[in-house]
Amino acid sequence: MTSTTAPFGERLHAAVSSRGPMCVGLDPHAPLLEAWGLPDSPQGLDRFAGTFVEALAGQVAVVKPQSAFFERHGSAGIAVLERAVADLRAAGTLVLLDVKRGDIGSTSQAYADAYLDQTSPLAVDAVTASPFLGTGSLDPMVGTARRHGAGLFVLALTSNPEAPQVQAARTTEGSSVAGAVLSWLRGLNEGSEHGSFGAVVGATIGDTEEDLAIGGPLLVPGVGAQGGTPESVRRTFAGVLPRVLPSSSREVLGAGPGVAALRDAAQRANDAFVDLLGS
Ligand SMILES: O=C(O)c1cc(=O)[nH]c(=O)n1[C@@H]1O[C@H](COP(=O)(O)O)[C@@H](O)[C@H]1O
Repeated sequence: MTSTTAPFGERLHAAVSSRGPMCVGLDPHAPLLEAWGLPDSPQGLDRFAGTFVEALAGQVAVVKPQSAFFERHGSAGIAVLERAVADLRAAGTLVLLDVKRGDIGSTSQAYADAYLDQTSPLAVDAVTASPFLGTGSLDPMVGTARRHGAGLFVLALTSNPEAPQVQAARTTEGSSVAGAVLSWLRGLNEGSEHGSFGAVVGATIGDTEEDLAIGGPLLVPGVGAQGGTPESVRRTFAGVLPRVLPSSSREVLGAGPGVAALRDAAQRANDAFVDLLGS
């Protein structure tokens, strides 16, 4: 089935233009459930997700549920995720599901069917994907995303300290692994003003010699709990700031469980980046 929805990159651009760039992560860690006075169970998870939806649906441009925190509760956790995704999307907030999928082509197609085909029960606007089986292994996800107006965010320069071991390694063509991923994305976005194929580049990576101008969005996690700040983002992403989607989970979620406090924390985080990206 082919969608008549506008391409993800255009929908993202419109959402960020009206609500600001902040992507708020929905990461219901066990310690956060406890801090919110909730049990570490599907019931606790359901209340956590319900509060998140009440506070942020229709308020921020993009949210990023981390699938692992739902998967650890089994099928009941996935049911909570499905409901939260549907409620957030119904309110006009884009959902980027953090699943970091990637496999041989035939299995990549099944992941694409699960998340990017808009007839799927777990359809979202975009997913995170891992390119380490080779960028071409993600082609089925690219094709399905194009047909359904969905997007991909592919790991390039991640925020964790172990990342350079693989991402800074040299390919047989001489570029770094990260550089090869970025240049593949640039090719996918060619011809679109607001490409739908993004890269994941951490807020904590410091200076980089890689060319971050890929013609598509840059998901920038690591803001807050991992030490990334508006200032570090300004330095690392100079020249591509309008493409940046800063992402923060624990720092914002720590303001809960009050709905108003959670909404305020997201708004404050967003405001810091609206100023930065607008300057
Ligand atoms: O793909 C991601 O979102 C991601 C990539 C990366 O390089 N670093 C990173 O922290 N993430 C995710 O971003 C979120 C960060 O959460 P906080 O550190 O609590 O803001 C987690 O869900 C991570 O899985």
